[in-house]
Amino acid sequence: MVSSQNLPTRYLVSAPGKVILFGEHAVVYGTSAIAGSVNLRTYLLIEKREDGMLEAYVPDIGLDQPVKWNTELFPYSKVEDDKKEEFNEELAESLKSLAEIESDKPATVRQQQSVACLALLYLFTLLSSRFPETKRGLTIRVRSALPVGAGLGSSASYSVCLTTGLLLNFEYISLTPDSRGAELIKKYSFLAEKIIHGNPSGIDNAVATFGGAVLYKKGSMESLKGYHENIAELPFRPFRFLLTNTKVARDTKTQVANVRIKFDKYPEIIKPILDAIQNISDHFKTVLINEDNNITQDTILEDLIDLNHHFINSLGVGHPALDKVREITAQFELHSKLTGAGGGGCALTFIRDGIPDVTIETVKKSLSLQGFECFETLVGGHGAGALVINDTITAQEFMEGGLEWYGGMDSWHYFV
Ligand SMILES: Nc1ncnc2c1ncn2[C@@H]1O[C@H](COP(=O)(O)OP(=O)(O)OP(=O)(O)O)[C@@H](O)[C@H]1O
Ligand SMILES: C[C@@](O)(CCO)CC(=O)[O-]
Ligand SMILES: [Mg+2]
Repeated sequence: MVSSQNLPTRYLVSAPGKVILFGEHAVVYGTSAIAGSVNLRTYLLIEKREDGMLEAYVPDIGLDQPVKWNTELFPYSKVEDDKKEEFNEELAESLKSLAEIESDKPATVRQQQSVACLALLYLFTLLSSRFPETKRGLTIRVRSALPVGAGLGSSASYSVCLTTGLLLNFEYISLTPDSRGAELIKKYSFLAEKIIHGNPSGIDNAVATFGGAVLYKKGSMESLKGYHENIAELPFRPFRFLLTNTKVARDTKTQVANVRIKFDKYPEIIKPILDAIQNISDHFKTVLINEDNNITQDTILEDLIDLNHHFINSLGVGHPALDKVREITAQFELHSKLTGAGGGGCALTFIRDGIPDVTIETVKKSLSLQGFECFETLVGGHGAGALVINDTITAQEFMEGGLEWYGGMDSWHYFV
């Protein structure tokens, strides 16, 4: 038996998904949005290998078999050491053919898989370029509890896991308490989000890295705190939300691009809508800080949810399935809005204080009769975390072990 001391370090990494309360899409144009982490996470196991190959297991996007690359083939000469934190279009372009997945799956599925592989290859080449060939071999395994492409930041959660795992493996960061780690994870995971989204605002990967609840504006982020291990850290109290996955597939890149077309065509009409959405985020923050009556806060939150939903619908990112969620929840005097990129995906329903559990159960039943999937969520938990795992868990156990189990392990190091 090999002693764990002789084994290279293996890291288990994890990052949450996110929910946007207010300001999706508008945030791409520089306005503020409010978002928080959700208690559904992605997990990544990263281990070194000696044959110089990079192997990835990513079953949650329908890749039944692992994908494997010879790391000698990557274009390290395209990496510019002093510009690593900027997006390198040429590097991404030159990795595209290597990332291409060929299978008999539909083209849209292969596209999603290829883009996930491209994000991995991009970060890998960028972060391993200064290491000798013999040190580059790696196996990564990814499992996620997040629905993919449903507005809950699965891409950001995946990007943050990849980034954290690679930064740890190539020793850019360590599991010691310092704020540099989180900043680096946020910066590099943004590059992976650029590959997946095209033009991300950065809100999703910021939340997946930092956790909690935030007021985010391109280039700046203000913590509204959150609560960890159920201990409330005001002002962001533990609001309850119901998330409904309409299961209508869409991808964020297309939704963001469609809003851009509208904006370019009718700037004088769209701009005031974006300004109004900015005011919603600002108003929420003011109420959160200044209004200590929970009932008043809840009523205003409901108004803002309705307003935000209608504004965002007018940008063309609604869907009849999302309207259905609003219609059903309204029968119980609950307020819902689309969350994330829209066009399908998830709706967010606010459960104000005092709503009886039996009502929530009835709402859930009505929604599931439509073929939707509902789950309650806590908003504002931990961001990216990691731990050294050595021989305490086998790769097979990781792939099959049940996702809650990872969440239950102690000694996680969080970067914030
Ligand atoms: N578990 C995962 N493993 C590998 N790749 C993933 C995983 N989850 C998401 N991805 C990548 O992210 C893509 C989905 O990203 P997309 O931004 O369209 O949706 P989302 O992040 O779930 O929603 P939103 O951005 O609106 O919050 C997938 O097609 C895939 O490329
Ligand atoms: C639609 C959008 O605002 C949120 C996606 O979760 C896009 C972005 O901010 O990158
Ligand atoms: Mg995304």
